[in-house]
Amino acid sequence: MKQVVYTASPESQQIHVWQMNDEGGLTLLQVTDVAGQVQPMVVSPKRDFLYVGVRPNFRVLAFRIAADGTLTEAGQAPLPGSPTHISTDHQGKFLFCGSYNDACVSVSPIGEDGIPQAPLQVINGLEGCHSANIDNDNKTLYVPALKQDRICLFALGADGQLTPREQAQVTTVEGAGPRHMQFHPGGQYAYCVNELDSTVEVWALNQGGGEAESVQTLDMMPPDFSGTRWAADIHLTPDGRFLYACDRTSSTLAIFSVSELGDELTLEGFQPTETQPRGFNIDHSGRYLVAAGQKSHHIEVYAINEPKGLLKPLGRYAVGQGPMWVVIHPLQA
Ligand SMILES: O=C1O[C@H](COP(=O)(O)O)[C@@H](O)[C@H](O)[C@H]1O
Repeated sequence: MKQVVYTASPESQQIHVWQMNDEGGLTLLQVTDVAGQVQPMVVSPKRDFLYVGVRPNFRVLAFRIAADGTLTEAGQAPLPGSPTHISTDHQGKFLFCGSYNDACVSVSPIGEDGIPQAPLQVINGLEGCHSANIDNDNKTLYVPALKQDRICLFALGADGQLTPREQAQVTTVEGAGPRHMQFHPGGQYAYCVNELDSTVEVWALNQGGGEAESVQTLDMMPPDFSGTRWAADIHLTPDGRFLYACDRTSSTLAIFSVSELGDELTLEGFQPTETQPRGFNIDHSGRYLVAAGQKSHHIEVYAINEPKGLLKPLGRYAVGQGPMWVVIHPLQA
């Protein structure tokens, strides 16, 4: 499988485009200079655009993805706040943006041409809004508000309007700070990394009804750790068997195996990684993990090994300054 890795480096205002070979090796294809600090990124469901949030002039940029994975800027649209996280619904009709500093989530329509437009809805009052996560059946948007220790549940309408679900929110323990989420392929469970107490929480979902219930919370720190906990990102292998979460103070990746149903995690080990890993991702074959060091200005590729999902370092590469977001895109065969 041919794949391309995109890394966003806001301090040098660059997106690096890397070709990934079958053995997990990377070759630099392109460095795109961007007018602004590039942060969250997501590939459209049709895999023809990379959407990138920039600041201080809050906008989403749309880059057309060529057959070899290289990028050409094709359009842009305003955003209502500093983009902390962007995502789309599974049909590629709407783009969601969560803003931590501006405490809001927004919905922007995506035109037939693939270019996002101005927001059609902005929901305020979400203190520390850190991400917007659509469930597998494209019906419920889960929005963690980190500073309020809650995850808000919104129904997504056909017109893109968000309406609070009957169960409008679920809460974590005080001071947990819910941040980023992943959904099990079966759709019955989601996993949330809590930034402030560095835990991973398993949520049982009632997909049709848009409800959630906490069923397991696991510490993700090495037992001898005594510093300030500062978790960031979370990702699941495509087959749902292994889950990873990173902590920035300790610069570690915690490794979990996932039960077949998705309801139970087992901590398998820890992998020391690049300094201050704020973003990482997993390739589409589920064989490689790529982590970015916000303070090392490098990315590192790991092989995901059976039977426990432990990681083996394969190679590290210099990128731009302050890399903090990683997206992996499979090229058409
Ligand atoms: O990782 C973090 O994210 C928030 C928001 O980040 P921003 O890039 O959208 O400004 C940040 O303020 C918080 O301190 C940090 O832990």
